[in-house]
Amino acid sequence: MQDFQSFLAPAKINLFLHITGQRADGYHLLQTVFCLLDLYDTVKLKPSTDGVVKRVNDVAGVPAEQDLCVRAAKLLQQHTKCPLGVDILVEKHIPIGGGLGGGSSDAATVLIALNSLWQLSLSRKELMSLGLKLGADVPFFIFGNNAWAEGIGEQLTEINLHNSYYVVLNPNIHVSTAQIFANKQLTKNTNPKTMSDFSGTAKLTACNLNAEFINDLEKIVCSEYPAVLDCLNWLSQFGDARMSGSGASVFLEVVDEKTAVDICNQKPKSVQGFVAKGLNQHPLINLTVN
Ligand SMILES: C[C@@](CO)(OP(=O)(O)O)[C@H](O)COP(=O)(O)OP(=O)(O)OC[C@H]1O[C@@H](n2ccc(N)nc2=O)[C@H](O)[C@@H]1O
Ligand SMILES: Nc1ncnc2c1ncn2[C@@H]1O[C@H](COP(=O)(O)OP(=O)(O)O)[C@@H](O)[C@H]1O
Repeated sequence: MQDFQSFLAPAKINLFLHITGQRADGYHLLQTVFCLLDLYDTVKLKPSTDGVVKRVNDVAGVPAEQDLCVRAAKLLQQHTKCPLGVDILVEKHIPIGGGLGGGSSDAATVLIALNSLWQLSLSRKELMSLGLKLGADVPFFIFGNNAWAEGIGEQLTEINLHNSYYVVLNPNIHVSTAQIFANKQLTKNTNPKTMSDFSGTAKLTACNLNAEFINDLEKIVCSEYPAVLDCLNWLSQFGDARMSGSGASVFLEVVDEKTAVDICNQKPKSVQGFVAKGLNQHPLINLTVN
């Protein structure tokens, strides 16, 4: 049998996040723009003939049976009745629980890569609907392009973004998405907008953000996690800083790498920080077909 093959799983940020309602099953309706970043986890896969899905390394804070990589491989195996197994090795670089979609992206990468390695020939659409069973963010990472998203994040339209740089800070804490969505103070009635409302400003400037499109979860996360507020306040001295997803990461968009590095070099020592560039496309986009 062949050796391990490596596949990239990129991070994302949410350029804004509006909560516009709630479904009968409790899931929240939202509008967001997902932007892929050149910060990656690496997922290494080695197909096996014994039918066993096995993670072969330890990932701090993520037991193997709860790992979205393992759950994605098992789901694909059940769905297709594939008799093959796989050894999985995950190298984490995306902060866990950071609102950067690391777990969802790992799962998407496993679905895309195993579809190819196990020669299953599922379409991108089929992989996206399987992915949705694992998490609301997973279909986006299979979609392949930056996207305007609606529904619970699964209704996706390609959006063109400037190739900006981002300073991303994470106060080394893990925010639970479920806990933030369950907060009674959360407003769920932001008026729905259109993609062209959002893109209007971006077309006129070199910036991807729009002042009227904010993150509705930001206030709640900042009140429950003062460390996120501190990060946001620190980064705001340089411009329009935002929180990504349900936190804990915050980001600032800048036009060039030097400015981003200069700001990042000044960050408080207690927080994790990095500079990332926005990607146009997912690195595995050519492994899936419509
Ligand atoms: C908020 C967002 C924005 O991109 O991202 P993150 O900050 O988590 O990365 C996503 O919508 C998160 O997607 P994902 O992380 O896949 O969430 P899931 O595992 O599906 O959901 C975790 C829990 O959050 C709540 N949830 C999630 C999504 C949604 N639209 N409404 C919800 O109410 C549900 O209670 C659910 O059980
Ligand atoms: N491969 C994985 N990488 C990161 N987190 C994972 C993974 N598998 C399962 N999880 C779980 O998913 C949750 C959310 O993690 P993550 O996707 O990193 O954050 P977020 O949803 O905030 O973007 C964590 O509680 C973590 O335990």
